[in-house]
Order: sequence, then C-alpha cells, then structure tokens
Amino acid sequence: MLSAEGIHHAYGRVAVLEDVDLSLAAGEVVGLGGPSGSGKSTLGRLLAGRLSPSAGRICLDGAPLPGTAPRRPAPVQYAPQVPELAVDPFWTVGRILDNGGTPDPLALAALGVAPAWHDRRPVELSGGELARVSLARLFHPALRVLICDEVTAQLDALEQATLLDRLTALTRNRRIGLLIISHNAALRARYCDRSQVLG
Ligand SMILES: Nc1ncnc2c1ncn2[C@@H]1O[C@H](COP(=O)(O)OP(=O)(O)OP(=O)(O)O)[C@@H](O)[C@H]1O
Repeated sequence: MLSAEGIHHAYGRVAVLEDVDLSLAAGEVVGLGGPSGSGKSTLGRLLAGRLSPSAGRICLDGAPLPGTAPRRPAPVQYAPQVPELAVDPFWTVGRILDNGGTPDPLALAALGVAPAWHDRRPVELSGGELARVSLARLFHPALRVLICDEVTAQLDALEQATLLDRLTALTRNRRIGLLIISHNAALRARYCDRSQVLG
C-alpha cells in the first residue's frame, strides 16, 4: 500500500537519510526505531508528504502521494509527539474534531473520546485525553495510513498501554496501516508486527 524506495534526505548539506526503504501494508502495524537524530521524524514527515525527499520515490498504491488540498483530508496523516503543536489552543474539542471533515463517531468511541469533552479547550484535558483527541481527529473516511511519532512518549505507562491498545485495534479493524515511531524497543515489540531501525 505505502512504499518508500531509495529515500535520501538532506537538510542543506547535511544528509539525514540515505537509501532508506520502508513499506506498510493495509492493516499492518510497523515500528520505526533508531537513536535520537537518526531521522525517524524526518522519514515520518516524508511519508506523509509534509516534506519532499532529496531523492527516492514514495507511493500509495503504486502512485505518487496525492498533493494536499484545502479541506480535503489527506490519506496519509502524521501525528506529532506533542499534541499541543497539532491543535489550536483556543479551539474547543468539538471544533478540533470537526476540522477537515465530520469526525467518525465509531473512531471517537474506539479511542475513548468522551462527548463531555466537546466544549472544553485543550488545556482543560489531561495529556492522555488530548492525545486521544488529536489522533481521533485524523480518522476520516479516506484515511489509509497513520504515522504516529512518539505520540505516547509523554504519557504514563497505563495511559500509554490504553491508548496503544485502542489505537492498534482500531487501525487493524479498519485496515489502516499504522507506523509507530518510537525509540522504545519493548513498546515496538509489543504492538508492532515488525520493526525497522534507522541509524
Ligand atoms: N528542519 C530542519 N532543518 C535542519 N535540520 C533538521 C531539521 N529537522 C531535523 N533536522 C536535523 O535532522 C536530524 C534528524 O532529525 P529527526 O528529528 O528526523 O530525528 P529523530 O530520529 O526523529 O530524533 P528524535 O528521536 O530525537 O526525535 C537531526 O540532526 C536534526 O537536528
């Protein structure tokens, strides 16, 4: 489904990724590990079309990734480590969830997003609750691949397990490919079908 072949990326003259391949099938959960600075987030952003590679091909179903268009949710979504960076702090949860299309009620329920939160603002949620909201808003009908970049790194062990149990059940059930970027090898071994390590 999603494939990256021969990916090179440099920031200016500094090469970060050299000849990296990665593939992700429908419903598969793949881990991406590696030391700090090895290029995990860069690869995640490339796969979601947020950056263009210096060289190499990234395809969804054999065709180059479609360009992004206003108000049309992209089939490959990237969730950053810090949910506060992904949501407007002045918006209510209801407005955050509506952004880019009507939220999927089954995804909201599966991720444990409570209707009672809809009138609150991000600062009025716990870290785990905000992480769920920022992921739930990405589950639109066209979603094919979700890239989660250390999304549980700020959560305690119980909240981390709850979120990843719910998230992996949802993506497997929907046949959405899930890339879990994490430096935590034990976490990747527990939740991923296989892992790839950079650096
Ligand atoms: N926009 C940018 N401009 C210049 N250099 C950058 C930029 N973004 C990242 N880098 C550099 O690219 C390298 C890889 O960064 P990246 O964030 O992809 O690594 P990472 O493996 O995700 O690291 P971490 O685990 O610490 O989050 C780092 O040396 C970083 O400083």
